[in-house]
Amino acid sequence: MEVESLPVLSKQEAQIGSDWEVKVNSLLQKQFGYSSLKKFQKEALVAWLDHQDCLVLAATGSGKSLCFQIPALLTGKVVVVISPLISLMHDQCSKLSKHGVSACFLGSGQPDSSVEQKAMRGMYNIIYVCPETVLRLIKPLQRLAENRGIALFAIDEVHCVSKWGHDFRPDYRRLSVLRENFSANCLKFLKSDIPLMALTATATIQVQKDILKSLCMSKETKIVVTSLFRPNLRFLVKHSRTSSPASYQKDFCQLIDTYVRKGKNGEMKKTIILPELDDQSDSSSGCDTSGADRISPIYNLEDGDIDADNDEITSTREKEMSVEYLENDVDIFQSVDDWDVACGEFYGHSPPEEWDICGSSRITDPPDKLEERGRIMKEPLEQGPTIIYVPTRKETLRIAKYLCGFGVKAAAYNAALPKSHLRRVHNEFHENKLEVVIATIAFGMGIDKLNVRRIIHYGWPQSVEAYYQEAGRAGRDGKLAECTLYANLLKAPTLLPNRRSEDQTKQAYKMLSDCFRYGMNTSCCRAKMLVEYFGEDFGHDKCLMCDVCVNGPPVMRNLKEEANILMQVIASYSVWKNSADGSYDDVMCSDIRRQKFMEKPNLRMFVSKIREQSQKFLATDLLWWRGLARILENKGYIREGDEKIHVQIKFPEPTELGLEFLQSDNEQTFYVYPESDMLLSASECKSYSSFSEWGKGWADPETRRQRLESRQSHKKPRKSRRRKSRKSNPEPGTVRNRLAAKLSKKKS
Ligand SMILES: Nc1ncnc2c1ncn2[C@@H]1O[C@H](COP(=O)(O)OP(=O)(O)OP(=O)(O)O)[C@@H](O)[C@H]1O
Repeated sequence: MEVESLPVLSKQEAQIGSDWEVKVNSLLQKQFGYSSLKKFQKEALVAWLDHQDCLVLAATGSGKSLCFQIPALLTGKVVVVISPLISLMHDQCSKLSKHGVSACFLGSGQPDSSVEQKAMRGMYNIIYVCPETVLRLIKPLQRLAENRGIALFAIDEVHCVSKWGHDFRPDYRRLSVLRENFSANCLKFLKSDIPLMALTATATIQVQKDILKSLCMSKETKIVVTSLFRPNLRFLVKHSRTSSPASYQKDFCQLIDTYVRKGKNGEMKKTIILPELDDQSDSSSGCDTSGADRISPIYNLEDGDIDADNDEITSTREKEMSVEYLENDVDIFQSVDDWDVACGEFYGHSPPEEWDICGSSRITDPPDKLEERGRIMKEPLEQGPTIIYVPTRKETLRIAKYLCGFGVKAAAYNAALPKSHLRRVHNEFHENKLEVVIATIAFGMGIDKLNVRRIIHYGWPQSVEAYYQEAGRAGRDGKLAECTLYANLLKAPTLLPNRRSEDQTKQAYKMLSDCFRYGMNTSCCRAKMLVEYFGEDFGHDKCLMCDVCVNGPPVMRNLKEEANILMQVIASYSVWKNSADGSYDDVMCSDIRRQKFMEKPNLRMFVSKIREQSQKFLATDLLWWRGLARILENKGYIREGDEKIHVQIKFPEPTELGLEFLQSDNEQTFYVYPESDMLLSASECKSYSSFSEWGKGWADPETRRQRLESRQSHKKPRKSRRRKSRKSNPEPGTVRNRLAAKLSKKKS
């Protein structure tokens, strides 16, 4: 079919003059019902009008999509948007059609579909396409550029380009072909290169540089940065073992209350007596299953899976850690075809004559004035929907079953579930038929649902980037929303299995370590920590809403004596290591067992040494000293002595600064805020749920003494554990080694 004979939209070589803003505002009001552009949207459009490449870094839910949608409407040319997931492309197309804009999406399947052919003839204003497909369509796109014209290539969720980011997709990296193939040099009919617009909400400085370089964006690329601060999000961190029904009972009772006991108007709907669940028991054993008939049918779709899962729940912890479990039970990232549809088209319905100005579909620029934030803080947290993120697929099913057992309308979402089920969960969530979705990272990017009130991370996320991206699904309507991280603060998190190069492994550990530090923090405003992680100057001291701001940091303690003794032990080892005669016997090597560690003693050994040396510290535990080591590391007094990166410092070495500290006057104080593991170590016998409570306990020397004494008397005798030298040959029996063997077998 000839291009001319197609019902393509008229090619308006729009005369975009100085009155472009007037035109855009009228388009905005007519098509979208918005009163004006946001500042960053305007900046991005100005760059595009100047034929400049542009990198847009703006908060989740701030309205980045409009930056690339407007050029299509303003020029009548096509905008090609590269996007990582079918679900995300589908949602955007569906929304655009309501605004009178025609759009289609092309996944990686069905290369000869009619939608693709129509797209290449210019029948849609906007083409959403996955990276794999755009690479295949270079020639047809060049023809499209010549006929109808391409206004812009937008690369959405562009952090996927970077190996240093949290969601690396190798095909995104190949998108540099766009610059090569759509430049004025290559296509003689072009007056200037077709601009690239790259957009993300989560890119550190390192990732930003990598994006510019790997996409071959021009040297004059305009970087549009807005604050990543989301003033209506309240961030909290709570300690939980997160692995057992007993934790569910403790952690989810309030959530169950929200949906089941209190109706929309706050009246009690039914009284639920939470069953006493044994820590080791099967999660199904104690559930009130009387609500089973109210379980969303969507969940029952997975009957087979659930039964299979029940069997698995009873399996031992050891079995859970098998290689198969590790490889098959996590979603590293969602493949582009996350739904059971490969492509789709949406024709624009005419937008309503009058937009409902008070409608729920409008958000405003985030308030940065203190009074406005004060107003949000005082708002009650509305019922709204919740997303619970968990690390493993099994946990999505387990927690969904648990919540459904209490009558909550909950469903699981993970990449191993049938794609038809995923599409249904997605749709029902958007239609407010589901109250809670329990998901792996597969349910993340592009969930643009305005009224999500709670994001719960149940287990450590793999990075601060992933955490902030997922937390950003909350409160897109600007109203108060809560983002709670439940994590086991007693244990450093581990990397989920994935194939990584050596460099990527290092980077992955670094990101995990940063995330761990976020959880351990007790003194810095959480929102400040999060936005500063991305290189932004927060500009405020506090968000006034997170748990640290509300509860206040714990009481500062003078840990000069403790810091001194730890630094001394570390430094004496270092002196011995660097000395020629190797006489270190007064420090560490008093028996044969220890000699095994002489090559490189770790923090654990240093702590044992301190306990042996000093009666005063006999009752202290490694957890507490780990916290202190982290503080010393943050201050630059010690550094990791291993070539590998560890989530928590493992083989500490003193720095110059640390040695100076050791020489400092003993009278000098060393006041610090205890980190959460230190507080937790001091309150292990009592269950605390917030840092403020731990803080109170720790601050009082008498309470601390009592706790330590009681800890001593409750302490079970240590099981003698045989430790293997790090240098010893890999033993195939360990999970790590079996996994390594399996991965290397697959590679070869
Ligand atoms: N100028 C504007 N005025 C009012 N509302 C707007 C404006 N621009 C966008 N919005 C609204 O903001 C919401 C979020 O938009 P969008 O999905 O583009 O966010 P995003 O920045 O891409 O988020 P994410 O990074 O999380 O995907 C949408 O519901 C959109 O309608």
